Amino acid sequence: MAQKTSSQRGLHPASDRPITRDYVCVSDVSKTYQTPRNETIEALSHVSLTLTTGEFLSVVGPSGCGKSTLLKCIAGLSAPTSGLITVNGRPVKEPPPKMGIVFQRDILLDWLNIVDNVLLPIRYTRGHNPETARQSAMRLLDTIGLAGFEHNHPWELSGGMRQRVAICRSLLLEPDLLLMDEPFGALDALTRDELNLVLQRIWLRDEKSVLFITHSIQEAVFLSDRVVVMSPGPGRILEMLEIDLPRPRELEIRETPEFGRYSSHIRALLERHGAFRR
Ligand SMILES: Nc1ncnc2c1ncn2[C@@H]1O[C@H](COP(=O)(O)OP(=O)(O)OP(=O)(O)O)[C@@H](O)[C@H]1O
Repeated sequence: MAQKTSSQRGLHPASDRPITRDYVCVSDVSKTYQTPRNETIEALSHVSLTLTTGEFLSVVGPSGCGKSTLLKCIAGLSAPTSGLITVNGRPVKEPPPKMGIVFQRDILLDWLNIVDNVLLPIRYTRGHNPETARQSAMRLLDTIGLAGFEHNHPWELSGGMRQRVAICRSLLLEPDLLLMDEPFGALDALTRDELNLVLQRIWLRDEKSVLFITHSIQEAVFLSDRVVVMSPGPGRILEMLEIDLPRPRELEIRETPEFGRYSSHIRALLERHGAFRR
């Protein structure tokens, strides 16, 4: 782990592309919620991090440590109590342009077929040619392994297929930034593995900046250039770990000693900070 990493050489870890600049900057962000019963909940405490252009960054931490809160603040869906977030150099005051988002629940509309679910974003944004958008949607469905399902309805699809549709929808408007909040958390282990590979393939092809929230240490290490480890709430950053494993990664990489060392390091760190209460 001591050897010189890609980013220390000024190159993108996945493809040895030059690193350009930070796409997302979170500076000293804290967030406190006030509940209707007038309770104060401190969700985030002085969090600072950067997501470099084209980087895959995962955030891992125990339940309730503020991971979703952090993502919502970056997405412009919730305002920090203090601190500053910029996306592509601009302070976030509303959902930034060129952003896609995927949640744990796929949020597909049952009364629309699959291709129309993928096309939903163009109903709410201007300036898109419907025919070109439909062609993009069909191409995305094909890329993600759902060609032939475009006229089905969500209830006819498995959980993994539904989540693929949600990913296509998030990619329709060609975002530069993809925010993913536990997107595979509700899936069985085999489907999750498969979608990890799909996501890696899309990311390597499209060079998007990805912020990925997960409970799974293994998933975080497998997918990421860097892993942010958060403390139990109020969430603070315990460590930012660079994952210098070759790409593209096959699932078997999880059996290697290097992979095991990263996973054990993160688990031990979380354990030391009381993330696994017995
Ligand atoms: N809208 C809200 N109002 C009040 N408290 C909230 C609100 N949203 C989140 N919280 C609280 O903030 C803390 C952090 O929640 P958050 O959902 O960000 O954590 P998380 O790490 O994403 O959790 P999980 O992994 O279980 O999804 C929790 O204590 C939660 O109860």
